[in-house]
Amino acid sequence: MEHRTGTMVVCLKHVGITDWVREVENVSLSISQYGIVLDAGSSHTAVYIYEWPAEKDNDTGRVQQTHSCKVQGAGISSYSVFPGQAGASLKSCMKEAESLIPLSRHLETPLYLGATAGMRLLRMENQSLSDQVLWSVEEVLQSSPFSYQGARIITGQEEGAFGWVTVNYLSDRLKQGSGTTGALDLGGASTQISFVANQDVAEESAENAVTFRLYGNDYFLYTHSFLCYGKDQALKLALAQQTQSGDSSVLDPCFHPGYSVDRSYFSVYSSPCVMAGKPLVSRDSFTHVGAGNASLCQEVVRRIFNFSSCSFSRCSFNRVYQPPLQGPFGAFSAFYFVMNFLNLTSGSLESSREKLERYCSRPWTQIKQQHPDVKEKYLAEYCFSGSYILSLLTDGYNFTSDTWTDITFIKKISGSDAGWTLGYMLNLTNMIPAEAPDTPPLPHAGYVTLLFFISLLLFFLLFLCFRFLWPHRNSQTQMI
Ligand SMILES: O=P(O)(O)OP(=O)(O)OP(=O)(O)OC[C@H]1O[C@@H](n2cnc3c(O)ncnc32)[C@H](O)[C@@H]1O
Ligand SMILES: [Ca+2]
Repeated sequence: MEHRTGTMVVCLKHVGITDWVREVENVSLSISQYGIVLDAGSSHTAVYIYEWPAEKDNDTGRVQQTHSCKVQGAGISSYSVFPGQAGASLKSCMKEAESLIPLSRHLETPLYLGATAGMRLLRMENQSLSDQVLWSVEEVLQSSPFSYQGARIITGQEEGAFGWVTVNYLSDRLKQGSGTTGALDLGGASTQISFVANQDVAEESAENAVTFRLYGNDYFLYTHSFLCYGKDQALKLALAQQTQSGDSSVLDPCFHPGYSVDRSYFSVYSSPCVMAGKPLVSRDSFTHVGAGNASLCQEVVRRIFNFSSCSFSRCSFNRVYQPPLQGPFGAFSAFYFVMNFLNLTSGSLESSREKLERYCSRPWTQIKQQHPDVKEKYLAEYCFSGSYILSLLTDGYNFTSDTWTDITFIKKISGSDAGWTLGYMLNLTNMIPAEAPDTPPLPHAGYVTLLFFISLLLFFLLFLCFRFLWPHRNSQTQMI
């Protein structure tokens, strides 16, 4: 981010020719451009700053995430009670962005906010509240010095497709036109699967088809976003299944033995994802007791998916079309957080099941003692989350023991977070051209060097002219 300093160095230093050429190069490269995207997720909001060299914004892999800021507190959809306060929650991360991006670049830095499944659910429940939350964040973002481009609830299709663009852009696969990687994103309230499939997708289920033309290559993408199948909503679905009898306590195999917490029925049944009504009992809460059994947990989890019918040639679950999987896949967000914590990012499907079985059966007190620094909510839920991930990937998406190793659990690629935000910005700023850019015969540095030597040659020619004309005039004077 040090722009002007490059120029100063050129002026003050006594440099050799190659050093000089390098400095000129550095100056032109150090003029960066910036973009900001706010990911307003169901569980939290994150602000991402991207940076790229001003002159080379069309090159694959040139845009990089240089900073991220986690907004304090829960996601913007949680402000439905006081919608006006949603915007204020963003202020400190926005101030941080102001201090990190050079002042001279503020006005031309595009700023976007995209909200995902939490806001989709709030809009389903109460459109007016979701509008008020968006207005509140809009007000704060509009008053920032950046070039505000809008705050909106993005569609599940965009979330899936731009996650795919991000992963393939960062791994440099788009420009090379080589094989691509599928993208698996697990959030708090929804989950996305996207991969290149053949063109039949559009014929069989148009709503799952996205086409991109990037760098001269056509990509036919299958994408689907399952609202309510992020890990927080999936837990509510699983708890609703287990509390239907209305008993005062529930013995849950997805939580550790010794775990016991009172929960309100409201916390489970108030979600628009939970269709079943609260059991007809007078009590308001139940005791959630852990039993620690991963294979039984998988059975509980399996029941939140509907495999009963499929009107297409093949389905994943809930009557959603899914063509045959085509790997490899990058799995990020909660897929990574959970599998990384459980040490399940490598190894076979069978070994992952065995490890999870052992982990879930361990007493809750022992788990807490061993991980005093981990947030208790996350810690309590890793057994459920791991079981849910295994079930979603195998029962849901149809990964098998053979295809399990096609999945790589990732957080970042070359320093940038995997997620939909980078792909979203690249698309809105038209940074990935549809056609492959003409490759210049010389690289940028080549032109600078050429220019330098042409100037040198001109200077030399001028010098020669002077040299030969001057004595000639002198001799004429002498003759007179
Ligand atoms: O995409 P949506 O569904 O809107 O949700 P989100 O964007 O807020 O979701 P994230 O990927 O940020 O997080 C996914 C879930 O993982 C949880 N989570 C975040 N960090 C975690 C960690 O270190 N360990 C376990 N869970 C974590 C988080 O609370 C969510 O429930
Ligand atoms: Ca997300």
